[in-house]
Amino acid sequence: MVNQAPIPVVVNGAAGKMGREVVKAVSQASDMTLLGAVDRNPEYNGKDAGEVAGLSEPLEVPITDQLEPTLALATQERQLGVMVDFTHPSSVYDNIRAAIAYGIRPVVGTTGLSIEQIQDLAEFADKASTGCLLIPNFSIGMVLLQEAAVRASQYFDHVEIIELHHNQKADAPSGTAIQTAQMLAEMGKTYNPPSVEETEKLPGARGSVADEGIRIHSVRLPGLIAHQEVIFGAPGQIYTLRHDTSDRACYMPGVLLAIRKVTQLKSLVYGLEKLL
Ligand SMILES: NC(=O)C1=CN([C@@H]2O[C@H](COP(=O)(O)OP(=O)(O)OC[C@H]3O[C@@H](n4cnc5c(N)ncnc54)[C@H](OP(=O)(O)O)[C@@H]3O)[C@@H](O)[C@H]2O)C=CC1
Ligand SMILES: O=C(O)C1=N[C@H](C(=O)O)C[C@H](O)C1
Repeated sequence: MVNQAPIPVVVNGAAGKMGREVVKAVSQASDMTLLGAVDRNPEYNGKDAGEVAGLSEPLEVPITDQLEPTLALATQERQLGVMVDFTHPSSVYDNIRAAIAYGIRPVVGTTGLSIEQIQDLAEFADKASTGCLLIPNFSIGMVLLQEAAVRASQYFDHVEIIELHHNQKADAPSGTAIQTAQMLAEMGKTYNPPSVEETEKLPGARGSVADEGIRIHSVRLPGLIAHQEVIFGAPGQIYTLRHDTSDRACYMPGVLLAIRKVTQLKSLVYGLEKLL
């Protein structure tokens, strides 16, 4: 049997809340090797990625703020590499383009990409025949919630989404809420037909209106991690679906699955549910 070389992985945003978890998970996966760790935060420049992630032993991978040289390094490996990105909505588009240009497959958790940017990235990945995964939520619980919501939408015409996150989150609504609304909108109906003429006494009181009349409300508070409710209403009944995260480790099985799967793809795929 031929020994498969471990998948070389570059973690971008390695010093962040998610990046640290990914550094731990990748370094503990026997079929992966942490090849590079990138983060723009100057506080961590030159520090060992493993120590920053809280591992007891150093990984001998210093954090650098130079993405492109790190991607170039990954191209020199026996097996082509993967870049996992948990950075910021303002930089994720350029990071993905850079990775694809180097032939490195992006696995992206960073949210905040516009529909136009996603379409453009899909074309770019297609032309380069490079796998690219955009995953708004890596937790299995959220995939199950979304499945249940799609099923419920066959029977309910009224639905609102509430997403609740820690107050360090840069984008609103969350990528997960946007994806959930898209899935419900794809069911081919318009939700929330008005029953009275409404006046918002304070702008935004009724939340934002996503596709097909679905409303999304965003809550930001210290003490929260990531939570989402999808609430369906009909005369005489309320059906509530809720997902809560209490530890970012919940995303890691999904991240590792995505790293393995992206090496077999030649185009862009959006959503963890497509990998299961
Ligand atoms: N798909 C999913 O399942 C999940 C997605 N997310 C998403 O992941 C993203 C990151 O979240 P989180 O880890 O909580 O955020 P953090 O702010 O904790 O971490 C982001 C890290 O990336 C760094 N960074 C920002 N921009 C760049 C850049 N251009 N190049 C290199 N490093 C950069 C930040 O540095 P600095 O501190 O200097 O800004 C920080 O160290 C968010 O978009 C969030 O919504 C989060 C959880 C789950
Ligand atoms: O910023 C976060 O924390 C999260 N972001 C993702 C999103 O915007 O949906 C996924 C999860 O909700 C955590």
